[in-house]
Order: sequence, then C-alpha cells, then structure tokens
Amino acid sequence: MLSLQTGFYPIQLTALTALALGLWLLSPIVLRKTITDAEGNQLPPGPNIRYFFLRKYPERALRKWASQYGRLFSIWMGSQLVIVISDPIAVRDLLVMNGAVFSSRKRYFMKNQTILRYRAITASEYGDTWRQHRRLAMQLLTPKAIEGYADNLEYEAHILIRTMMNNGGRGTIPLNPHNYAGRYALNNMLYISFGLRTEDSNDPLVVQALHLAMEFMDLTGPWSNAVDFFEPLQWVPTNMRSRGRKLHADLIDVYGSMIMRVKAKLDAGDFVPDCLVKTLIENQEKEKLDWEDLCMLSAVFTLGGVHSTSGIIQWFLALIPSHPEVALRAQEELDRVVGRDRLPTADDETNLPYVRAIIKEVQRVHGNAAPFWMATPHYSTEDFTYEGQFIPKDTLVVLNCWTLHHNEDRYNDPMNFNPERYLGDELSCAESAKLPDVMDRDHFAFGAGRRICPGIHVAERELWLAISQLLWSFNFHALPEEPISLEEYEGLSGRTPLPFRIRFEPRHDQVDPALRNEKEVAYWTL
Ligand code: HEM
Repeated sequence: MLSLQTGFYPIQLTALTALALGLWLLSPIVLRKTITDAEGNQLPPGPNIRYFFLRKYPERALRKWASQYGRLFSIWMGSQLVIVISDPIAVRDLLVMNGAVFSSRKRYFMKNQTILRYRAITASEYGDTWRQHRRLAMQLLTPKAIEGYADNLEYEAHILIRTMMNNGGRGTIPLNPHNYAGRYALNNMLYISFGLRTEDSNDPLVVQALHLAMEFMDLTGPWSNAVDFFEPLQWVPTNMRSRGRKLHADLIDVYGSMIMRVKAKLDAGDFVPDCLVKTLIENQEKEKLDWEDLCMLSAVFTLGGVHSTSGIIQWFLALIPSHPEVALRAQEELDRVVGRDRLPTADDETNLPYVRAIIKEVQRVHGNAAPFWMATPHYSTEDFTYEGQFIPKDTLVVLNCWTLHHNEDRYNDPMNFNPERYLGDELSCAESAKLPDVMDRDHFAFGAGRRICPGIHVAERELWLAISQLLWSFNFHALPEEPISLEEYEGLSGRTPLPFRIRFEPRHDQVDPALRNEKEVAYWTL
C-alpha cells in the first residue's frame, strides 16, 4: 500500500530509513569532522571525505589539494587530522618559530611502537629522552666530528669509483648503481656507528644490515600506516604485525651482537675508533641508557642514513645521462679547478660552484621527503591558532616538500632539471636552513625546525664526495633499449628510482693512477 504522506511503499520507506541510518552511523568514519577553537576559528580547509591511505604517489594528491585549498590545508586520514604545509613562511612560523608546539612524533603503531619502541631519535616524542638521544648522536655528526673520519669518507668514495670502474668493465658492462651506492652509504654509516666497514656487497653483515633497513622501509610505508588511521586494525593479527615484531627482535639481535663485540674490544683494551657505539658504551651508566636504547640508537644511522643518501646518488645517476650538457659543464669546471691528476676532495667544494649546484638541484627535484610524508611528520602537542585557522593538539603536521620544491614563484620552470638556478648560492644546506629569510632557503629535503635531519652535515659531505668524484671519473651512457624513468619511483616509504642500468666509461687515463694514490685508513672488522 502506498503511503499517502510520503508517496513511498512501506518496504521502500524501511529501506530508505535503513540507508539513512547507515549513512548517519558511517558519517563519522567517512566524512570530514569540523572542529573550532573557543573563538570559533576553524580548521584549515580540505577535502570533505576521510582517507585511509593515499595512492602510490601521494605528492601528486598533496599538490592538487594545495592548489585547491591553499598553503595550509587539512585532511582527515581516518581518525587522524593532518595539516599539510605547502609554503615556506608557514613552515617557518609553525615548525621553526613554534617548535615547542610542533616537534613531537605520533605514536605510530608499526614504526614507533612495534619496531623502534619510541627510541632511535626519530620515534621519540618531543621531550627529555629525545633531547638526550639526539645530543649523544650529534657527538658524531657535527662538522668538527666529521673531520675526525673525513679520510674514511673519502676512502669509501674511492672504493665506489674503483668498483664501478672494474665491475663495469671500464664502460663496457652496464651496471645498476643500486648496490654500489647502497654499500657506499652503508659503509659510511657502519663506520660512524661501529668504526668498521665491509669489503664486499655480498658480505653477510652487509646483506643482513641492508635487509633490515629494507624491511624497515617496507613496513613503515603507506600501507602499514592505515593501521594508524583506523585503530581497530591494530588488533587484527596480520602478517605485517608479525613482521614488525620480528624486525624489532632482529634489530636487537644483530645490533646487540655488534655492540657486544665493540664492548669486548674496549674491555680488552684494544683500539676502537671514535664511533657512536663507543660513545654510548662509555656513557651508558652516566646517561642511564638501557639495552634497547643502545640497540636502537646504534641502528638509527643505518636505518635513516643509507637509503636516503644512496637514493640521491641514484637519482643523480638516473638524471645525468639525459643531461649531457650538465655533465660536460661540470667536467670542464673539474678539469679547470682540480685538474686530472687527482680526484676532487672536500677542500675543493667551495671552488666548484656548478658541481655543488647539481647536487642541490638533484635534491630539489627528487630528494623530497614526500613518500616519507606519513612516516616522519611532526606532531602538535598543544592547541594552536595560526592566522585564524585552528590546529588542535595531536595533529600530524606534514611538510609538503614536493609542492614546496615545485613552486613556480620560487623556482623558475620548476619541472625542469636546471642546476644553474643554484649558481650564486654559496651556502651548505645546513647553513641555508638557518637563513633568517626562509624564502632564501635552498630546499627542504632535510626537513625543518627542531627535528631537522641531524645527519645533514655528514649527508652533504657524502653526497659531495660521491657525486663530484663520479663526475670527475666517468662519462655516463644510458642504454637505448632500457629507458630510465624519471617520473616513477619505487615508492614504499623510501624514494629511489626504479631499477636501471647505465655504462660508466672512464673519462681519461688518469682515473686509474689517481685511484691508486688513495690514503690508507684504519678499520677493524667484526
Ligand atoms: C641525503 C640524505 C638524507 C636526507 C634527505 C634526510 C632527510 C631527513 C628528513 C626529511 C628527516 C625528518 C626531519 C623532520 O622531522 O623535520 C630526517 C630525520 C632524521 N635523519 Fe636524515 N636524511 C638524510 C641522511 C641522514 C643521515 C646520513 C643520518 C645519520 C647519520 C640521518 C639521520 C636522521 C635521524 C636520526 C633523523 C631523526 C631526527 C629527529 O627525529 O629528531 N639522516 N632526515
């Protein structure tokens, strides 16, 4: 029978009521929530529906929203409010000037609770433990400390060039640079952490350490984060959860046994170079560090400093074959300033502005933290109102690097790889990050504010040595039948190019003799 009042049959009415009730019940889960402060200031604008994850290349969605909603927008990732900053002034005002409010980390289920147990600096909430751990790590990462192991970094760069030259049959055998760049960065981190290095990339230690670092990347990527945005998922016993627990146990096992070996050497009065683990062991009692603190801190350089640095080197190598004019100009500069009898060193850096500019440009174009966007955002610890927009306590704050790095107002023709834009910029990235006018900062690849990457100085030195020496040594040839994608990337929480191969042809006859002149450096092995 048709209802006279509504014009619907009762069965239709029941279905519609059920649908409306269902939508009403679902709305808190799928629709945006509005929150205001006491003065009625609203959240920054943003999409009307909630998301649980973003697709593979999240920087594209972030850029679209930034152009639609402006320099500060908000999105709901499930139950978590996220504020996205796409403008340098807002970066300065929030992350730098109000660092006391915007410097914590969310208690991510997978990364921070399960794997790192709130340790390893990056997972610590803002407070005394974070300050203490960062201070201890910084003892190995200041420009002065780096001078203590500068020869080792240089030696590793020589090894990088030499193995690429030999394994690449002097330009006849194409190489995928992934393992070479990975071993270079890994050996540097092993040295700073433990005072040791590995001889070849099949060494079980390298394989294990790289495997753990890769597993860490896999598990802390966008998929694992869905667990953080819809908490009930945390109670589901998934394969990911078991892998996270196993990774924690493996980190304790692998790094714990390495710490024990350093300790045995120290106890026996043997020589151990200055390194993070030596500092931690010597200060363990005074600083009241427990065993998990020691293991997680000794793992952090390897987890944070390998894929990041080697990723930039790989992007450089992916880009350079299609920009022969850039390579040629850099090589003219190197021939003029350094000559062909020796490889460039750290001391040459100030005299090679074009090579420096190339490195900054690679970082601008590809070294952005976009895929890290869900893993390293800051977290607010107080309610805050910024220019009439409300940012509640417990909000994730994301630095929208890709959009910042491709802003037409700051970078002319931003999609184009053009190192020339950085000519005249004589500052290191670390110095540039401290400029009083944030609009003059080179790029934001190392983050901003109190949590800015503490490895910035050593990362810059590593990038300098590897890239300047690669340019000095080789001509780079792509393989016509294997085009290199500069758009796509591997896309977990790290950002490395898809696998590619190129040929490394020695530029001149002096490469071999120059490599033979390398300084001897002291290492110990496990
Ligand atoms: C090109 C190489 C690198 C890049 C692009 C990079 C980038 C970053 C970024 C974007 C952050 C987050 C900053 C923030 O929260 O605002 C970070 C944090 C961190 N990085 Fe790096 N990084 C690099 C190399 C390194 C190296 C070599 C090390 C170790 C020696 C390192 C250790 C760390 C640590 C421990 C943190 C956590 C800091 C904290 O939460 O207080 N990074 N890095």
